[in-house]
Amino acid sequence: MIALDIENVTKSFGGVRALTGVTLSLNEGERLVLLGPNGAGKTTLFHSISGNILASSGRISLFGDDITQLPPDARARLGLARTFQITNLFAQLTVLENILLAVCGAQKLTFKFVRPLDRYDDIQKRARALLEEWNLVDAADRLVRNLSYGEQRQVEVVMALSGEPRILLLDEPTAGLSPAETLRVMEMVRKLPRDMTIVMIEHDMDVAFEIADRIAVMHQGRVIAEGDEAAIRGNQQVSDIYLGVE
Ligand SMILES: Nc1ncnc2c1ncn2[C@@H]1O[C@H](COP(=O)(O)OP(=O)(O)OP(=O)(O)O)[C@@H](O)[C@H]1O
Repeated sequence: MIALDIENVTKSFGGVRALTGVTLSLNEGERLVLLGPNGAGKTTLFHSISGNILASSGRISLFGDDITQLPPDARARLGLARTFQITNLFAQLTVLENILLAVCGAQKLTFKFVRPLDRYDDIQKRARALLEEWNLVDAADRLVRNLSYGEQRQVEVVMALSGEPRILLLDEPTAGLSPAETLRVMEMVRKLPRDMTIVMIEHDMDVAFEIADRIAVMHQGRVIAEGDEAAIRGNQQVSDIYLGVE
């Protein structure tokens, strides 16, 4: 089944053309990595898929439903979750509290703020199960602002997983991380269920080639190459604009 179908998508910001005729399609369970230099349009494409911005033209469908004009929450209900390039956590709350809020959001619960969160048994159970599954139990009571940047990225991924998404968009999950932290985040990505469709923006070629079933390279708002590691490494245009000519 086709999980995500992007057809001829264009996005302009005033006079700036950020995306031009982008066409990409992913089967369910496929892992696609988006590569490309700064300003290539990767984040704009992510925003267009998640609904944070609307495409100027073209069509995007998710598991067969046309989502081109839908707001982000409607896309989330169809099984889409994402992380952001800039960490998007509640720094003054603990890891557990952040996860609890994500689980509440995923279950569309309207909880009363006057009722302590620890009274919501199901949510507590789900949040603690997530912490256990992703080896974050020891960090449960730490304030997010006191975590390392790498740990924060891990918490973000777990929050995105709280609604059991069918498709997950990861916006540069390893950006700014140390080599050891990068390995931990990559380990998480590798552990994700194999039937979960993943689209990931990544700058590190080694990480990209290790995770991806397929790679798409963007440049100046267009997809200029698509294929497996050999196809991308052997592509002259990619070498010229992105890898540097040897
Ligand atoms: N809100 C905006 N308003 C105007 N121009 C924008 C806006 N968002 C992005 N752009 C422009 O669109 C183009 C693509 O930007 P985008 O952030 O999608 O690239 P990117 O590949 O994600 O780059 P990076 O790797 O640096 O994050 C750039 O020229 C950028 O300046």
